[in-house]
Amino acid sequence: MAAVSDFGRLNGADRIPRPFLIGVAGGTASGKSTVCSKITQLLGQSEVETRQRQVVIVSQDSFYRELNAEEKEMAAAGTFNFDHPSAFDLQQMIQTMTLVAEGKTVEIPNYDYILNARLPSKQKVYPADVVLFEGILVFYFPELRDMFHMKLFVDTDPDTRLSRRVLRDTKERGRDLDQILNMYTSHVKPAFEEFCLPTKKYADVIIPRGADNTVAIDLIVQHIQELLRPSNRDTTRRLRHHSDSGSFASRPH
Ligand SMILES: Nc1ncnc2c1ncn2[C@@H]1O[C@H](COP(=O)(O)OP(=O)(O)O)[C@@H](O)[C@H]1O
Ligand SMILES: O=c1ccn([C@@H]2O[C@H](COP(=O)(O)O)[C@@H](O)[C@H]2O)c(=O)[nH]1
Repeated sequence: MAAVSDFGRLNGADRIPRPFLIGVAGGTASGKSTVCSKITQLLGQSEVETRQRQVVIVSQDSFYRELNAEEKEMAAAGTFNFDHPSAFDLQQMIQTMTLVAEGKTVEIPNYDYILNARLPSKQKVYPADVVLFEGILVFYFPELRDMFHMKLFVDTDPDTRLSRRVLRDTKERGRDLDQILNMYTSHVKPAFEEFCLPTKKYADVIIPRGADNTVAIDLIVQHIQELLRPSNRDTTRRLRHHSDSGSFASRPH
């Protein structure tokens, strides 16, 4: 596993004014959140107090839009399509991520999968050096996709994903087996094939087997550490500038 190296020195005046944005896409239960947590942990950030974190994770699920009464009934019955791009509040997602990219503090909704709705409480995301934005459709919307300096696609076998989704959704998301399987065959799988899988081509790095792939995760962590090392700051700024103008894609080398 990668050593933490001098990543921890990035703070105060040394902090990069605009964060390095990493998009993490992949099918449901592919391990996107787990991969992000591992990256954060390897960068020595899991024990750091929220406000001081140099690496933060934002979930696209926070931007599921509010549903109308009819849609709420469908969601409760397990027939609403949460895997279609129209299930997200694109405008809010872009506005918020634009502010994050500018290094601003933002408030994002807390989403509840049991209520299929946002909670009244919000979570604050403080400026950080690295922001990981994970979700099934983070590469689908061009305005969002173009914001990322690095794009990762977590590629896990569909049978493994379905079995993990069954276990997770029965335990954590208040669903029964019938509903999970019906939702999967009617919406989740077709939408994955139509909207998520075709975005794999935009990835700079594809991570087969998700969080089990310690070699890939280790290489990604080393790449981030290298880009953010104080001695490489000028190069990183230049790369980010080119990336902003669309001429640079961060690839492992
Ligand atoms: N490598 C793994 N081995 C076993 N279980 C895993 C692994 N990666 C993820 N999981 C489990 O699978 C479920 C989905 O993982 P998660 O990271 O939340 O996926 P995603 O964010 O892509 O939906 C979670 O319950 C998680 O603990
Ligand atoms: O209220 C909801 C909202 C979404 N879902 C499902 O969640 C996944 C996306 O989250 P992952 O963590 O990437 O699995 C998506 O496939 C939706 O079907 C839900 O079940 N309920």
